[in-house]
Amino acid sequence: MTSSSPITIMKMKLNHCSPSPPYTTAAARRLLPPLIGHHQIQLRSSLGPTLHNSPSFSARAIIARSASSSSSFVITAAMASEASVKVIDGKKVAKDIRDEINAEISRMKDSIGVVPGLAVILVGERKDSATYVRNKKKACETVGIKSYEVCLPENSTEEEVLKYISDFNDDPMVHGILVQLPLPSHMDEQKILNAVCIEKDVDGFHPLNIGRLAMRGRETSFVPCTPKGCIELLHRYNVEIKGKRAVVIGRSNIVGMPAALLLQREDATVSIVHSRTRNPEEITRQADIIISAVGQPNMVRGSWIKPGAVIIDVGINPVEDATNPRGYRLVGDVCYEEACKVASAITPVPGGVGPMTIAMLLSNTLLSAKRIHNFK
Ligand SMILES: NC(=O)C1=CN([C@@H]2O[C@H](COP(=O)(O)OP(=O)(O)OC[C@H]3O[C@@H](n4cnc5c(N)ncnc54)[C@H](OP(=O)(O)O)[C@@H]3O)[C@@H](O)[C@H]2O)C=CC1
Ligand SMILES: Nc1nc(=O)c2c([nH]1)NC[C@@H]1CN(c3ccc(C(=O)N[C@@H](CCC(=O)O)C(=O)O)cc3)C=[N+]21
Repeated sequence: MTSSSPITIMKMKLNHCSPSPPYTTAAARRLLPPLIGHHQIQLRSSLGPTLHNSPSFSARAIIARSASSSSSFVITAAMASEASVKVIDGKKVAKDIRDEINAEISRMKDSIGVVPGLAVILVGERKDSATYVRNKKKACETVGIKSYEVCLPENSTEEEVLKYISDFNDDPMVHGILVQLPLPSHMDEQKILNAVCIEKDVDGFHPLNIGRLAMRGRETSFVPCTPKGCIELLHRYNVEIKGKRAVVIGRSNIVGMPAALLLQREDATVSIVHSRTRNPEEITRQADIIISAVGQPNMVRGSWIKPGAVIIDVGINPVEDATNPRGYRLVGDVCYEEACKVASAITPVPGGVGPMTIAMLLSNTLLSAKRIHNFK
């Protein structure tokens, strides 16, 4: 988790990524109409042999050359087009999920009279954290989850936070507890996250819940919301994960590491790129699926992407923008303009993974209430 606020990390003035490598535009110009229907994404480059052998596809196949290697990938024309890139609409999917949750909550309320409750603990005055908490509260209201909020000053003690957690652990109206991160630096994050009882750990940050995720044959308890949202997007857009090469950039406890575990559970072959990785570009270029959770604006350039890859951009990076009333705008870790010319599908920032994180939090809270009350 980055510890600085969006305002303080606005060092870079980036209006767009710098010019893309020539191979992308050249390939993109000679394009045929899209082959991919709504919510239907095929990973392109891995389709090579199939496309060669298939008469219906061969006429539409073109060869695109990777930027820095001489190996060529067979891709469909549609797949190399900026116009044909599928924008994975996290905002829309999150809305659909909220509607589903809303219906389930009404069913539960009508049948056993239980309303799920989510407690959120916010310590300190970070603007971005306050915004996230406000958004979570709003989202709870839209689906019928009762939210309980505690806002503590920056100089609160660990004991005060632990006392609130303990009270929420014992409160039968509360089914989920979330401690907004990052916590002030004088607090022991591990100690605080460990205090949330695992039955109410809707963030999925308790070591026991992470442990279950990591072990084969174990059922998961609560899956961390952001990685769960990434996988849900891949599922809802029919992206095949099994047998594919995936690269996760970033290995944080809350995003990168659990995202890699989840992809592996889905039978992808997973590589993890982090700040000490040599040749991140080369490794990333092998991936059919890229999940990037780094916190570096526009780090992943077009040349890092295998033609046809599917990109899930978790990064949320504020960059200075005088034309925006807020003075800044949000961009991802992936250079969107370049990526659109190479990838088959991509999540935008904003409007991609962010809304899904909140939807998954609501989903985990409903799941918790159902488990606690044994409601099927
Ligand atoms: N959309 C959403 O819902 C959410 C978005 N986010 C966003 O996702 C991003 C990542 O968040 P989070 O995981 O909490 O961040 P962290 O700072 O905890 O982790 C960043 C990870 O990126 C790696 N990294 C840093 N620099 C590089 C580099 N140059 N090359 C390769 N890897 C690098 C780090 O490596 P190392 O381990 O070696 O230090 C680390 O593993 C942020 O932009 C954050 O705002 C976060 C949560 C939810
Ligand atoms: N205990 C804990 N759990 C978290 O899940 C958690 C956390 N702490 N600390 C901070 C990060 C970050 N995070 C986001 C959630 C939603 C958006 C989101 O909805 N973003 C909008 C944009 C919002 C805007 O415009 O400001 C979007 O991407 O479309 C972003 C980031 C959850 N986190």
